[in-house]
Amino acid sequence: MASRDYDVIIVGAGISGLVAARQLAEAGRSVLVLEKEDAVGGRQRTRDVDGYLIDRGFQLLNPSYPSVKRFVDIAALDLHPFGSGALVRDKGELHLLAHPARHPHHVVSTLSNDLVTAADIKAFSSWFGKATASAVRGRDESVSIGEAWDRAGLTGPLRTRVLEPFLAGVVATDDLSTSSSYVQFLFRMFALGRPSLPSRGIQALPNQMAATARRHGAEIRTNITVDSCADEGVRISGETISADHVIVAVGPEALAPLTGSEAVPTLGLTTWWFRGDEAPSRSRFIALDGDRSGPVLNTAVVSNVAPSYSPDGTALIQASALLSTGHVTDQEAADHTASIWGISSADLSLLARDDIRHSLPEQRPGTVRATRLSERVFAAGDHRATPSIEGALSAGARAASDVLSVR
Ligand SMILES: Cc1cc2nc3c(=O)[nH]c(=O)nc-3n(C[C@H](O)[C@H](O)[C@H](O)COP(=O)(O)OP(=O)(O)OC[C@H]3O[C@@H](n4cnc5c(N)ncnc54)[C@H](O)[C@@H]3O)c2cc1C
Repeated sequence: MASRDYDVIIVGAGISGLVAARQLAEAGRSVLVLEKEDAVGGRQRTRDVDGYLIDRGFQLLNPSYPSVKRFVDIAALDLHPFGSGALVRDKGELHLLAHPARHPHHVVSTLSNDLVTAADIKAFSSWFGKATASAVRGRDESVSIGEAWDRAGLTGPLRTRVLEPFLAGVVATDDLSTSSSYVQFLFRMFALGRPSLPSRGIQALPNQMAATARRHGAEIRTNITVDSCADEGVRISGETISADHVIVAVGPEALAPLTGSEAVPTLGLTTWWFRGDEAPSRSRFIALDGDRSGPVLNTAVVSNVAPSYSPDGTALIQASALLSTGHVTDQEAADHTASIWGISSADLSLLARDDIRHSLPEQRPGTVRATRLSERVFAAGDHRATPSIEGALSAGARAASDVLSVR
């Protein structure tokens, strides 16, 4: 093979590309990472707005994800965990449904409301047990979560007023089309670990991964847009940088234009960040609207969980909605957020709003997307695994090991 500029070029410095860079550099390969934005992170960016830490969309890191345990220095992120469970507004009142083992003092309140029925608990356990058994056998049962819950007889308020609004915020769709196996994996992770925020914002994760990759010898260049990728390398403004292998670790919407591969359908989310002089609640739990009386799916007083997100002890309150809801005005979002917390929207002032059209790739049952695109071009990114931090990291690590195993 003729001498090339690099052993491996990685396009995209989100966490998927960064974990691949680290693995390959650690194995002694010369690695160049090219990123079109002005900093690493991709979908995981954090900015300062009036001293508040504003993540680009509401994103939580679950420290129990296997790839997080493997590739991330979790202690260095100084994680602040949310409560395990949720507050649910139901017929005008807020009820707390908490994980009984983690929050034993909330067991009575968790069981003494109309949201948790014996029939629903039995049906939920039946679905979860079956799904766990099939996952252990390594099978994707290839049904949607809607169908799986129907089959299990999970039809009551636990599903319609708690699980459905909760899940919609996690998978960015409320049509229940997501793979049951993937949802089971998510719930297993929620049972094992507590979704958390790093004290310096979600971008602390890619920042840490970039520092680790650089320490192992990877070169990372920002503000460079790659125009196309092929077996001989990447093209940028008419020039080719050559490499033995290319890993395309771009987001789901960017892969097809760069490589000519099949387009990946994506789902969008909107997040609003409000400031309040006082917190509407001292709770560290996420709040859902079981009544589904407006566009907001979930809201949390983020500064109760991670006080470092606020500069001065005032409250930072997040609210998220599906982009597919159609255009939601800031006032509608504020009104609905305030009604979930039982306060006036006059107490909320808008700091920031992010409409993120390509938040997550769709994850329908049986989804398998190719990871080797041609002889020397491999794909990484969450869309090659699952729409999550776990998926992005595992896809990046897999692309690196695929490259290392090529003779
Ligand atoms: C609103 C929102 C909420 C989320 N919530 C959670 C959550 O709670 N928990 C969870 O686990 N996950 C969550 N996620 C998902 C998680 O953020 C992603 O799965 C993960 O960040 C994807 O990483 P990636 O490296 O695969 O892709 P990306 O982060 O998209 O990185 C791709 C990179 O490629 C770059 N790029 C694209 N085209 C080019 C080009 N031509 N040249 C050079 N560079 C290019 C991009 O600029 C980008 O930096 C959420 C995502 C969003 C948006």
